[in-house]
Amino acid sequence: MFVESFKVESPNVKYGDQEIHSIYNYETTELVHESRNGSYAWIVKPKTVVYEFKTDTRVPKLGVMLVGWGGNNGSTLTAAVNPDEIVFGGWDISNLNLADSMTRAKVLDIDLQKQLRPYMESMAPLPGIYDPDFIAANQDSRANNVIKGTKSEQVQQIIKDIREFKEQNKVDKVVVLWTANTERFSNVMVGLNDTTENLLASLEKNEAEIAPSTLYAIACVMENIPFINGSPQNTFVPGLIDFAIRRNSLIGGDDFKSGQTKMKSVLVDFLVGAGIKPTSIVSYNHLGNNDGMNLSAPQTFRSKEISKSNVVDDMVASNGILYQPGEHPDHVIVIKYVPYVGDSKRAMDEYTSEIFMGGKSTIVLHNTCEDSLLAAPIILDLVLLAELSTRIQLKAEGEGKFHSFHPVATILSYLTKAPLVPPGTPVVNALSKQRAMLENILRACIGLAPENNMILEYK
Ligand SMILES: NC(=O)c1ccc[n+]([C@@H]2O[C@H](COP(=O)([O-])OP(=O)(O)OC[C@H]3O[C@@H](n4cnc5c(N)ncnc54)[C@H](O)[C@@H]3O)[C@@H](O)[C@H]2O)c1
Ligand SMILES: O=P([O-])([O-])O[C@@H]1[C@@H](O)[C@H](O)[C@@H](O)[C@H](O)[C@@H]1O
Repeated sequence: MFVESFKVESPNVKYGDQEIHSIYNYETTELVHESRNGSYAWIVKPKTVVYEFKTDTRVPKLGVMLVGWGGNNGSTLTAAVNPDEIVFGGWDISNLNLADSMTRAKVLDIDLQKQLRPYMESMAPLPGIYDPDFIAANQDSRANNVIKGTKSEQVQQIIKDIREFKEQNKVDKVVVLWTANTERFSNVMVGLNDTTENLLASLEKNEAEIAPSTLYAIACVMENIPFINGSPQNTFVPGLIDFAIRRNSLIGGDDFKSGQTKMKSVLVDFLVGAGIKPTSIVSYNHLGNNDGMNLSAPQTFRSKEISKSNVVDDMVASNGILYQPGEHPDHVIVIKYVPYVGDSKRAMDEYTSEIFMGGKSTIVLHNTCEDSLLAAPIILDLVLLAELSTRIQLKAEGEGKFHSFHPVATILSYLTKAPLVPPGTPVVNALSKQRAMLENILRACIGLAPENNMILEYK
């Protein structure tokens, strides 16, 4: 069904030529622990904060530069999107053009590939930053398209690439997204990458422990270009986060939430919310694409294991009746590389829970979650949402002037396994809460109350 465009008629919403201005009553709840009549009690106080939002309605011609452009996700997304609306570009350590990359990926129907080939064979990824210490050794054979030089020179090359891409394609804005291989975690050390100054000094000293993904991110923050991390590694070391905040440059991630984990963030939310106590969660999957081959190395698998494991933390912590402080279900992640199945990831899960009167419930799932066909649309959503969020300014009552959202873009969390949040901010993984957050922020931008699903009219 085609949804007509609509306008909100409200004294709190004004439509200008280039922006929508809304006044929004943010109804929230304040929780205070106070002494009352000699004993402490939790006092719950409803609170209203008046916000103003200004959304620039000028949609830019958008350039999307993918790191890992020639991969399964990058080539599938490029094949799927009309190049007139978004201009794709990017880097890959493999020099295959996008048509050959699509063929290598074996994701799309062969007849469709034949039709798309003329549009894609002229697309060639720029040389990428390659460091074999950060990805599996089995990736070395495809690394024939790499930027030489020191890490600082590599960062400068990325900046040059971004500027040239923007100029050559006459795009108004660029967003960079990492869909390259999962790296091992970088060691976070005081003096190395814990602050902006130390990270930039380490860059100049060509410190080995700065990962390629962090180098791309440094280049983007220097250029004030949004950088999104679609993989689980800790690209955003503390020094990089500090740098992005100082430069007010959008960073977001980590790790696309596409299949097995997305299902988990729904199922565990339902179970815990229903008073059913998951006590054992075993998540196995096998896949046969290059990502799976890269993840067959212990150090890169560990990055993925972390992002896939932490997804239940907020839901478990939300129910102090079911779980004692610090109590947690057994949670095991297994990923195996099975070349024959290619991009068609086969996920198998077993959820064992304690139920009423000492009973046990066991849920078993088999989920063929096609890796790239599920991830590619998420990449598009991440890019479009990140770009839109940079066109939104907000101001709470008492604040002197409008400002952007916090540069650590938690607004993207609905689309990521391990949401990157500003220091001290709670992490929300429950999919329904993440989606409601996103929907209600967009409603606030046009002065509409949150969707509360009460439908009192019919009650
Ligand atoms: N459903 C999904 O596919 C899914 C879900 C979540 C996360 N991810 C993550 O997305 C990433 C990409 O997945 P994929 O299936 O497209 O993998 P892929 O191996 O097909 O593609 C990765 C591409 O990145 C290139 N590359 C590696 N290191 C690079 C570097 N430093 N600079 C430039 N290019 C580099 C490789 O040559 C390859 O072409 C992986 O990290 C994966 O874990 C995928
Ligand atoms: O998103 P999800 O299905 O939970 O997790 C997936 C992993 O289990 C899979 O092995 C990997 O190849 C994908 O990159 C993806 O991260």
